[in-house]
Parts: sequence; structure tokens; C-alpha cells
Amino acid sequence: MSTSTTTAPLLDVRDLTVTFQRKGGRATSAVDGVSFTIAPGEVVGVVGESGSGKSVTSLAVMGLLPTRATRVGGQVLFEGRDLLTLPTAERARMRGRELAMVFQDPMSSLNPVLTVGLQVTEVLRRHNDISAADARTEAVDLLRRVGIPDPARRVGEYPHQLSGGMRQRALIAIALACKPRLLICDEPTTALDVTIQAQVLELLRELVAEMGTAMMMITHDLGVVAGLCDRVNVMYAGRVVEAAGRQELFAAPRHRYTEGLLASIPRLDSPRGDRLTPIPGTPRDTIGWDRACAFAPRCRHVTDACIHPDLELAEMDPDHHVRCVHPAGRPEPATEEHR
Ligand SMILES: Nc1ncnc2c1ncn2[C@@H]1O[C@H](COP(=O)(O)OP(=O)(O)OP(=O)(O)O)[C@@H](O)[C@H]1O
Repeated sequence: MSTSTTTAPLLDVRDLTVTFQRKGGRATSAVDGVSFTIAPGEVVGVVGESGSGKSVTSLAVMGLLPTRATRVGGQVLFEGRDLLTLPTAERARMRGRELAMVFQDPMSSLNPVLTVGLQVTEVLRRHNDISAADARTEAVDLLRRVGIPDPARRVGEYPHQLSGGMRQRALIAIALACKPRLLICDEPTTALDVTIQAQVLELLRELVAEMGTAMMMITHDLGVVAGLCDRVNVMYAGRVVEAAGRQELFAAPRHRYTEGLLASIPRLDSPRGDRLTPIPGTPRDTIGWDRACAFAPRCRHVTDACIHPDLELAEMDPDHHVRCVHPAGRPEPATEEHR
């Protein structure tokens, strides 16, 4: 089932499944019936622990999963067209122009033997009919817009000559060069120092708002979600377990996993001396969804009813969906911190 937005969605992911065929014939399911939408200009977070399927979901949307031994099912509708059925060449043409992606590690995403300027102009010239000189002028302007100082000099530099923060800014310049309709960011600040993280997130927020670009923000950091996202999808073991507006999610989490995630991070409004409550166990303590709620082994509220093969993502409120047999009630209203 799909979580809804009021305007026609830009991206409408329906019942996405990704299965990897392992050596010896065993298939593992990484994404298991994921559905969500992103409206034009909307910033949607995908949050969850390591291994929950966030990156595989984004790579499936971008068409960047390895084709060998990978089975992708469902639909990825971009402005109504199913990307999964488009010819490979057409998908490649859309990457950079309609959809772009920023990865976690800028050093492995940038080409080390090409100047930063050349990597920006390459994208501009691939998708636009412009001269080399105009592309260079535009590249300098883009580097300036992403906050790279002295951009006219920096265009001639190689990635290793830039700091980590500057490299990530260069990568953002490349991703936004053709003003894509959708930008997918996969943990874009994890590899950066904490002070630089905030600057890069603020830059992303400003740029997508200015360009009207929608953003899918993949993160395990609820602080990033609180500061940036309009709506949030919480993933666990390859499925969306809760989908809600940001305010609603922080004020009244309904899934016991989301509740646990929120209880395990420090909050400014917690009383002094209040202890954080970690979620017991690890994501490895999982039951297959076909037999039960995958979170059941780690859940403090588990009962026999959680052994239930058809646990649907159910509507709690308009635009708030939860996959849980014992969802939490509605606690106190949102604090200023999360508005
Ligand atoms: N190419 C692949 N072949 C086989 N299994 C894979 C492949 N890529 C990912 N997986 C598996 O798919 C599952 C989901 O991985 P994914 O990278 O999407 O998780 P994630 O939520 O993004 O975690 P992280 O935050 O650590 O990146 C994991 O169990 C992972 O081992």
C-alpha cells in the first residue's frame, strides 16, 4: 500500500522487492514490498538501522543495482512512467537530468584522475547542448553556489586537493548541475566532521528549496530527519514499518521500533539525569516477515499475536501508517524542538 501525498507524486514506489541470489542458490530478500511516494519539491526521509534496505531501495530507484543475480519487482513510477520497465539507455539518460544521487563517500564517487571542473562540465555537456567554454563558466558558478571558495581556481584542482567537506560540496554540484527533479542522498554527511555535517545539510536544504527539487534523504540519524524532512519512512528488515509526517513521527511514534529509536537518542527536553533506553538485541535478531513481525524478537510488547503472516501497513491517521500489532498510543504533543 502507498503512503499518500496530496499533490500528484513525482515518485511513486509500489510494492518494490529486491532479492539477491547468493552462491549455492539461496535467495535473500533485501527489500520486501516497499511502497512510498515523494511529491514534487518534498523532502522525504528513509530511516533505519544498518541492513534495513535503505540503500538497496535507493539504488533500485536509480537503476544502479548490479543486474547479475538481482531480481527487482514492483513499480517505480517517476511522473507516471515505470522506471523498472524503461530500456537501459533511457534510464541512463534520465540519470543526472531527472534523478541524481549523492553518496556517502565523496572520494570513491569522484574520479581521482579528473579535475573537479571537468567532472562538473562533463555532466553539463552530456545533458545540455552547450559549448566547453559555457560549461566551464557554469561549472565555476555551480562551485560558487555550493560554497567552494575561489571556484575559478578550484575547477582546475583534483579531488585529492580538496578537503572532505569540499569534495562533498563538489559532488552536490555535480548532482544538481542539471537541476534534477529528484535528488537521492544516501548518508551524505556520515563521512564528514560534525561541524561540516551541519553546513552540508543546510546547503542541501537551501539548494533543493531554491530549485524546487524533491529529495529522498537516506539516513540512520534521526537528527538529520528532524532538521530536514517533511515526511519520514522508517524501515526495518526490508519493509517500511512506519510512515508519517515529521512532526507526527516525533510527537507520536506508533511503531514500537520507531518508539525505541526515539528513546535511544538524547533529547534537549529530557529531564537532567534521564537515561537513554537502547533497543535490545541487534537487527540480526529478526524473524522472517512471512512468519511474524520481524521486530518481534527485540520488542518489549511482543505477544503471540505478533506471529502473524499478513501484517499490513495500516492507516492510524490520515498520512500516518504503521505495521504493528500493538502500536503505541498517542503521547504528549510535539515539543518546540521538533516543530
Ligand atoms: N549486492 C548485494 N548482494 C547481496 N546482498 C546485498 C547486496 N547489497 C546489499 N545487500 C544486502 O541487502 C540488505 C540491505 O542492505 P542495505 O545496504 O540496503 O542496508 P542499509 O539500510 O542501507 O544499511 P547501511 O545503512 O549500512 O547502508 C543487507 O542485508 C545487505 O547485506
